[in-house]
Amino acid sequence: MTERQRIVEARRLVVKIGSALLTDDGRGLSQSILTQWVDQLMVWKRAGVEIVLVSSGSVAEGMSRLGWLQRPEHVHELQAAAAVGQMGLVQAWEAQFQRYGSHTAQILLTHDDLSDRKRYLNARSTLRTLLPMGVVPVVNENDTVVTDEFRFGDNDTLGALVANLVEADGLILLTDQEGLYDSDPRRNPGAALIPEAHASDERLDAMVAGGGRGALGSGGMATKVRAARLAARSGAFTLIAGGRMEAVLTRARAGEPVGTLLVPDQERLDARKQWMAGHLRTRGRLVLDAGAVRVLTEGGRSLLPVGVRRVEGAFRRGEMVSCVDEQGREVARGLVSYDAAEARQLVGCPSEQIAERLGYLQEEELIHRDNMVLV
Ligand SMILES: Nc1ncnc2c1ncn2[C@@H]1O[C@H](COP(=O)(O)OP(=O)(O)O)[C@@H](O)[C@H]1O
Ligand SMILES: N[C@@H](CCC(=O)OP(=O)(O)O)C(=O)O
Repeated sequence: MTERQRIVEARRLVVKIGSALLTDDGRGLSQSILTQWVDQLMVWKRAGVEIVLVSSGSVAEGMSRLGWLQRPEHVHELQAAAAVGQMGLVQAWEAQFQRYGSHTAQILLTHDDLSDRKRYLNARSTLRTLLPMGVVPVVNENDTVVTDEFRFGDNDTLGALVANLVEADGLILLTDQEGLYDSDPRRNPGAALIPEAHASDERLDAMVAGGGRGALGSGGMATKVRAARLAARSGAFTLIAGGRMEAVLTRARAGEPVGTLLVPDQERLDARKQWMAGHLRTRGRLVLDAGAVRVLTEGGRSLLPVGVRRVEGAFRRGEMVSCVDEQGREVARGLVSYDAAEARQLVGCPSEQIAERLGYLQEEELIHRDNMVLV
């Protein structure tokens, strides 16, 4: 099977459309452009493909509706613009899908929603209930309630986490360039398009490093490559393609080599481990000695207190912490069995002495391997 066949055969897709595309470079929602996408998406839908849309553009559309020419700097103004613009987005999508008698559903998510296990499971079951009903969920970040510190910030990441959530076959990122180039084409007119790569290929990092982004977009290509790696954790491919290219979705579905296809090449993680890997926020760090790093990365074993040299941060039992080597490189993350104060007491402690040191024994492992994911 050629890699492009993945797109032809996909049964469930997450399609993310960037701000510049949706709002006609900030001039406002372009009904004619939306019409073209919905026409193409409906062909897929009628062929039995389930679709989740991740629609950016609430800030850009809100600015256009409010007559603001400059993107505001203050968070509360951005939030206000997003709240105004989101009305436009949902109206426009619903009206477009209504032409075909299909419904849409608004899903606004925050990072906190996906890092809290219960809320994550609720979001997952809502989406999984909507899809077989033929409804098209339209997802965006819930800008009203997010703080700067804990936001996805870019919808590429949100798209990837949604692809994990619904176990999509693929993530399609539609943007203002025709795909990923070997350097930023805005700055380097001689840049060449990469037709296909493994999502994990480290050479991609250099191609997007220092690259810019559009005036309306938030992530540039770096967040798209990162999103492809996140999506790969649930086995999903990522296609980065030009939303201005005529019939781009139809052509991709026909197996034509449009855009950049980033294929997963790692083992698919089970759903719970994907949830862990998708956490953008950790509560603390455990600094490991070289032996502990080796047994974790090579042996897939649990983390015992004896291999921990230092504990940083304030966390409670059950929260997500990052495991780093002595140079500060993250090797794993996982749900910790002890809170930070207890973990500090256990630094370097052999498992058989835990009860003696703490006065009780909760678990022998500081992080059990079932609660850990390598990064
Ligand atoms: N290697 C690269 N290949 C293609 N585009 C790149 C690259 N590096 C940076 N970019 C920039 O990323 C921009 C797209 O990102 P962004 O503006 O965030 O779009 P979106 O709103 O679609 O998410 C392009 O317009 C381009 O200038
Ligand atoms: N929630 C914001 C997301 C902005 C965003 O990620 O934009 P983009 O980089 O164009 O996908 C909005 O809708 O404006």
